[in-house]
Amino acid sequence: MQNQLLKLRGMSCAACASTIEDAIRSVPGVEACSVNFGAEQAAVTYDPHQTNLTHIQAAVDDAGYTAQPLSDDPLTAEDDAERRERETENRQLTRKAVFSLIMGGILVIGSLPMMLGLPIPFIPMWLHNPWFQLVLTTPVLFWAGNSFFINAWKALKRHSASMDTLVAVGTGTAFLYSLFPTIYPQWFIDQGLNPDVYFEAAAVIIALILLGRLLENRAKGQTSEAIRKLMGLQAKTARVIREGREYDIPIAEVVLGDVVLVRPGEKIPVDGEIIDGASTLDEAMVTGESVPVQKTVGDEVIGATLNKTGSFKFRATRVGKDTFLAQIVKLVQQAQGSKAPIQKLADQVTAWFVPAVIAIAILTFIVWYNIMGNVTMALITTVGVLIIACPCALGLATPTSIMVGTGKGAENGILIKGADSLELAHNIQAIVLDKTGTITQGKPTVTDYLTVNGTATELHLLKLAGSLERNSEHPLAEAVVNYAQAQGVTLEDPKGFEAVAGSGVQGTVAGQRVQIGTHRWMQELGIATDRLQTQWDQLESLGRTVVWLAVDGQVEALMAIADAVKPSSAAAIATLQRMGLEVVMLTGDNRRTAEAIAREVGITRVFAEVRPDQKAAQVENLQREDKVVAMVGDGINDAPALAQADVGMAIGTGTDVAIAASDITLISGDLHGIVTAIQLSRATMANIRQNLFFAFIYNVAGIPIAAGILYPIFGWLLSPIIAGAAMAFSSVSVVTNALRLRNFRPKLQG
Ligand SMILES: Nc1ncnc2c1ncn2[C@@H]1O[C@H](COP(=O)(O)OP(=O)(O)OP(=O)(O)O)[C@@H](O)[C@H]1O
Ligand SMILES: [Cu+]
Ligand SMILES: [Mg+2]
Repeated sequence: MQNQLLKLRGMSCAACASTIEDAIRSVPGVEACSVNFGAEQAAVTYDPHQTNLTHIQAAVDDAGYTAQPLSDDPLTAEDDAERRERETENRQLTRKAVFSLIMGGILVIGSLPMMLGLPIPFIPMWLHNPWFQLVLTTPVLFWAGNSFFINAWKALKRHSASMDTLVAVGTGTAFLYSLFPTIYPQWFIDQGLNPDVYFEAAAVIIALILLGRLLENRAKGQTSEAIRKLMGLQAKTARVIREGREYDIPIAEVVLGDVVLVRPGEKIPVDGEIIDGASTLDEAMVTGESVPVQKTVGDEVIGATLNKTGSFKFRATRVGKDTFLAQIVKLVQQAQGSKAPIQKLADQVTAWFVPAVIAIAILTFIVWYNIMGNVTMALITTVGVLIIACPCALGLATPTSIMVGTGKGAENGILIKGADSLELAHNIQAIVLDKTGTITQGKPTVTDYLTVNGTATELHLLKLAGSLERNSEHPLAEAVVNYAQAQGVTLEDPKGFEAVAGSGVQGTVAGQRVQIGTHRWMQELGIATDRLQTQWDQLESLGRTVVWLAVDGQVEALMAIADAVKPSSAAAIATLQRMGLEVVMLTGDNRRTAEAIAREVGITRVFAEVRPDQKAAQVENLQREDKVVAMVGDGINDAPALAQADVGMAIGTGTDVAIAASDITLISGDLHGIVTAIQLSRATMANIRQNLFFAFIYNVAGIPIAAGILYPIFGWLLSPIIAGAAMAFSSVSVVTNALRLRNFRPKLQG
């Protein structure tokens, strides 16, 4: 299966989005497709053996739109040609909108005397001449508004209808109807009717919708501001050292392995590892972590972050589309193009909306014509219904908020993989936190080393332990190896190494059978542990993790390993609890140690001694308590639990496996990121609900009023012009409201 993002052109409303979705889905070999109207993107999953991009593009073409694959390297995705094209489009739209607003204005002034039924001085009568009005209106409809007619025609050929259909039918009806009194006024007079024309209504509706679209485009441009900001973070050039000489080159030319020189105050051009020098770096722009970090030889540096104090050289380890920044941009792009579940509802509504509206419009005409016997009124109401019913705002309601929301997340160091996780996160009720590496720093060190038989064999035992642990990738193993090496022990390669998940490791070193692991495991192996019992009790209640060393079936020593709690953990957990969430700790470590750490950070519910393969089951148990569960973890053993949880959040400093299995990545290790993610989700959902309200209210309230339901009671009739204004501004109000999300600031005190 292959995933591909496509940039779409030619969409005018959410109905277009579902047309394109259907078109792409009907291509054999396409597994899934989701079109985002706000982002003008399609996310397609297809089987490359059965179909290819050309087929998919052809299907989009046939439907009357165009699709271009989004470049693989997100940092160059929008090239100059595309930007120029968009600018030309915008200029053209501005010209058309301004032209039709001027014409519409003249037409309205001209028809004021007639509308008000009294002559107004200074308004010459020839302005009201139907032939003159016809001359002004024609270019507005068929030049400025031509896209409505073209798109309506395309839709008709596909036997479908879109927002353009409504506009085209509405304004076209007003225009055609007005032609008759213009050409044969006498016929109307003979029938005892006024030869009224409605050219101004047609022109003003087009003008207002174009104006609305112009404002909407402006605002929509700002919803992707976050991506532009991220891309703008990138440095332009890099100073590399090749064959002993320094060259300033564009960063696109930096290759893997290049040695890059960075001076104080400069941006890091690409990702890499420091090979010489040290400095303090400000990584806030990428990780959201505001405290500058010290880095020295061997440490990783991230492209686009800022070097503050020292000079250093680093070797480029990731360039171009592989850099951390490029990955972030790509993720955000994908998330912005994805569809929130709540949008599906809006889509379903839109799908049957247009046909339903046309039916209501026809009904309105029939009722008015038959009951009131008045063609003019029947016409006004019908056009009004067609125009106000346009569901364009409905299609914008969720995507615009999602775009701003995910972008805002990235700015705060929170990467959201899809709109669905952003939506789900707002009802999280329980949060499961992994202990090691999530609540704690994940950099364990050996604090105590106690042997059964005193100091004589101390170093020999340490050699056995260190040699065995050298083959394990467990964080605890690293602590043991570091400790052994710090004592000057030389390590060997173990034989028959085996890791027992959740228990420990075993193997043969220097001909001796060595086992290191938990107390429980020692008991399972039938190895007596009573010699170090009291020390063990004491160390574990201090929150240290105790591992036992057995040689040839005899306990010889134990090591206490401490992993400091992250300075921000307690405060973040307190905030989560204040927000009404249940916070639970999940760990493979023993109960006493886990509870000591839990006390330190204020957690009361602890799942300890959970084997790696049971972590997901524990999350499932919580879900069975009817809770929406988020899991936060960093390790490989957390991946199944992250996938099981309703929302999986990976710590960005953790393993790639965990990040891949999660829905949200907290780039910095700080648990406050969870608070921010939930607050952002809540803010985004509130924003979406307001948007849906704005979008629906225009349609739901507007249609009956336009149909003349209030006429028998109050004598109110909605002028088609007002209908046009209402529909144009419903979109504008929705997008403007979505932009308010840009003011989102995390409140870390809850
Ligand atoms: N390589 C190892 N060396 C020593 N002890 C180990 C090793 N691997 C596992 N253990 C023991 O098994 C226990 C459980 O390990 P597991 O990986 O399931 O959880 P953890 O990493 O301690 O905690 P968390 O679930 O919070 O990440 C450890 O606490 C440790 O006592
Ligand atoms: Cu519309
Ligand atoms: Mg772990």
